[in-house]
Amino acid sequence: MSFLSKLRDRLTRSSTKIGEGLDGIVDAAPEVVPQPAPAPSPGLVGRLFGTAPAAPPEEPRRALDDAMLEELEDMLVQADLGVDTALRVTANIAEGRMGRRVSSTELRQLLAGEIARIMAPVARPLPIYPKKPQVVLVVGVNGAGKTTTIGKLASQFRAAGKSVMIAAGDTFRAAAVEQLQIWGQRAGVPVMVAAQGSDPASLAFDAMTRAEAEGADLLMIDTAGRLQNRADLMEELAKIVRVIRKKDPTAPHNTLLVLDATTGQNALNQVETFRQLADVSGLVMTKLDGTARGGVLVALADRFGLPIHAIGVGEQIDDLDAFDANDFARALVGL
Ligand SMILES: Nc1nc2c(ncn2[C@@H]2O[C@H](COP(=O)(O)OP(=O)(O)OP(=O)(O)O)[C@@H](O)[C@H]2O)c(=O)[nH]1
Repeated sequence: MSFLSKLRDRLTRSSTKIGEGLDGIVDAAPEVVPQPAPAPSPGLVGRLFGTAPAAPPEEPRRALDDAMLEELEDMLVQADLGVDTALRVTANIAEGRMGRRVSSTELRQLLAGEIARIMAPVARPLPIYPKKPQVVLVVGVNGAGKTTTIGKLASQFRAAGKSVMIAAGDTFRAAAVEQLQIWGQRAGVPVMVAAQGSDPASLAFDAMTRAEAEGADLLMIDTAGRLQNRADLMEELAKIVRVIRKKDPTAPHNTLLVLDATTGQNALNQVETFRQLADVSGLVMTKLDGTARGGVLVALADRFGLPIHAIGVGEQIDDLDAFDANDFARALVGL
């Protein structure tokens, strides 16, 4: 199954919410009466046998007015686009169209167009640099999908002919390390681990040394998502960065923040927080399959303008792919 088909299939919780919302808005119009399409003039077969096929009824329409725009705005807020983005999208849809009678399908198309416009500038694959090893630091709260994302990216880069190495920098959680080892085995990628509770910065340094010695193209470093407090987490991330810069002053070349779509608006707070902790260079959003809150990705794009490198729609290796603004926008509204 292509990623686009998967995206359409698995974004249904979000797209159903939006689609039903739009249908409800159009149907709510007092004057809406579905018009039967005019009877077609019977063709030869119809004339001979009296069975001309009936045309499908025309879609209900509603005149675009302030009340309708308000409903649209509310619906978009409910769909996790956030107030600011919902306002902007609604205003753009209204422009030059007030009073025009629109159908739910037309609204979907207009909405997809606006969403794609917001997201196109941030749809950028993970940049690959000639630098060896390119160091990718992966940050995010526990459970966001960091481990899984590293596994999926590692196996995709591996399949593309790159040599990849992983450092299991969440040394606090044995389960996270084990999970990375499983992904590493599946992807045929070495995973460097350290004793439980040992210093992740020292593991990162060792991993840099080995990646340099072996001429690896990419080194992906997992990090812990939760420490006692924010200052601890900041100190730990800063230390990892300091240490790898001893080996390469330009590293890390990417700092990926992994976000879980099911957290909805909370993802916005996570971006704020992690931008203070680390020099976040791009986002990956996971678990778009399990939630009706996929609209949050639009809010993220609109608010922060950070590149969205990839999105995840399931737990399998090929359930993560580069982010495409148009595909996402159309899938999100159910087109
Ligand atoms: N449905 C779905 N599940 C996902 C996706 N990405 C990750 N998961 C699942 O989410 C759970 C957490 O993912 P992890 O990769 O372990 O998350 P983490 O951020 O590394 O978290 P810790 O290992 O707890 O630090 C796992 O059960 C994954 O299989 C996705 O795109 N869709």
